[in-house]
Amino acid sequence: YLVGRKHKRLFDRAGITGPKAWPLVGNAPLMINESPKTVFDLQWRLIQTHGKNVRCQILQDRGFMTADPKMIEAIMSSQQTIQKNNLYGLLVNWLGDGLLLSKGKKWFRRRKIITPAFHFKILEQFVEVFDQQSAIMAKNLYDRADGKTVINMFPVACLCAMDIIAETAMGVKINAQLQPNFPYVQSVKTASGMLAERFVNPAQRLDISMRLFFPSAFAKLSANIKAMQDFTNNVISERRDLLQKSISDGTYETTNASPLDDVGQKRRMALLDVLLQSSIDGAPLSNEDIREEVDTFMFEGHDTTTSSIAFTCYLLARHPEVQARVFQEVRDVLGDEKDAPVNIQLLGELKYLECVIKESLRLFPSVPIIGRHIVEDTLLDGKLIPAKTDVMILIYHSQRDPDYFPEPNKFVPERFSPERKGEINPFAYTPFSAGPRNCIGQKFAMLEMKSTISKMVRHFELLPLGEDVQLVLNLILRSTTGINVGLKPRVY
Ligand code: HEM
Repeated sequence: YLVGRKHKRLFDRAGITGPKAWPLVGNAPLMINESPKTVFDLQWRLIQTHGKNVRCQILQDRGFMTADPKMIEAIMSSQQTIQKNNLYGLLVNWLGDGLLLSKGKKWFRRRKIITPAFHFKILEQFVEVFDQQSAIMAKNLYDRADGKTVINMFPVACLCAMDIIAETAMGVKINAQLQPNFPYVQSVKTASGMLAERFVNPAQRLDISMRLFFPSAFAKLSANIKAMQDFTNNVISERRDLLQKSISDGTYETTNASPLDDVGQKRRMALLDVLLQSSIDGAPLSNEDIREEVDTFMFEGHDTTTSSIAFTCYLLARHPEVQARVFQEVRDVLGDEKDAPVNIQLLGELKYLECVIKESLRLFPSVPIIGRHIVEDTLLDGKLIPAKTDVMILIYHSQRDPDYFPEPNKFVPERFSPERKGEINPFAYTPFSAGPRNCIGQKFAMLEMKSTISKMVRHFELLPLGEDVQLVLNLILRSTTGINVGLKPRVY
């Protein structure tokens, strides 16, 4: 009660208002007729009525939502507000205390040692994986590329993204695109789907309620999480043994070198190899420490890029003039041979494609909402925010705010052209978050997206077939109607 009074007093003073809260349940009744499909509209209505900061309370969780770039800047830039809120709790069973979920000193130390894993030199060698896996994606699509068949790009991009992240994070090929029934692939798909469901279903949100009311679903989820963790643990043990062997037989090379593998080719460093060679205060990371991080990469690094690749293909299909310009750039930079390999420098030259991907992430941010928990009284954008406040940062809404983006619902890649640099407020546009807790994989993601999308455009003309998207807020942004295109092989 006292916490509630303090919140009310400080929020009133800060001018942050919201819909009427009921005793005990707060604003929960507001959600009764809502669903993950309508929640974006509800948030728009609340913003229109109460402004860009909206007070809200679900049961005893008190806080506010913000789509205000000034507030977003204050939260994302501060070291004091980097703790995640309890919505992320449902990922703990899988990801443990990995980078996405950890807090305080642990997060800080982990972030410091994981950052070099995303160094240019490491990313450079991943481009080959991006290229090879997107070639498989394109090849698999030919039998449906008749100009008439509707293709939902989400599952297609998902298998490709899974292949990419498994090979780069763990150094193993799981062949998701060639054998989608491989048990590990099935477990990742099942667990990601079930976690997305838990996110939108309050009755499944807490372990205890899911165990009680959905015992078989809980058992299924737990079994799939265990299967994924066993797989990751085995890979880690094998790679650690290899590392130890190379140290004892004198063939050990450091992170930046590329030792030769059994067949005399340069062996690619996986993200986990970098972690195996890292230490905190002289002590190496344990297998469990590494497992948490590798599983975090597997989770954060496949659904997000899947969503973005699929939405970008969808937008290109529906904007032929933009697609023509992308195709021209791709031909100019990569040439006319569809399967000629790409590299990091060539991808860097695809400037217009980069604008297209950025604009696609503005309209369809893979992570539409992120959460923080404010632990102690904190001054943010001149407002004293009380301790124990949950914040939801409405990335989707701030990126469609007409005050910051004229004609906000229009797909205009030129907004991001180098000539217009400086026109976009960096805290109105945060698809990768910003500040100390931003996405560590954003350069990785951009290279992956450029590889896969350029490959699609080199092989196919994308056509506006199938139903339009119907957005739904899941763990990531998805569409209930699919993310549809048609394809026609390119002749040139
Ligand atoms: C289009 C692709 C991607 C998007 C839009 C995206 C977006 C984001 C966002 C918004 C966050 C902040 C989450 C939060 O504060 O709760 C985040 C964090 C993170 N992302 Fe990404 N991400 C993408 C791809 C990737 C990839 C490919 C990887 C790894 C290979 C990755 C690894 C991570 C990790 C480890 C964090 C946690 C960082 C920390 O808390 O220090 N992401 N990402």
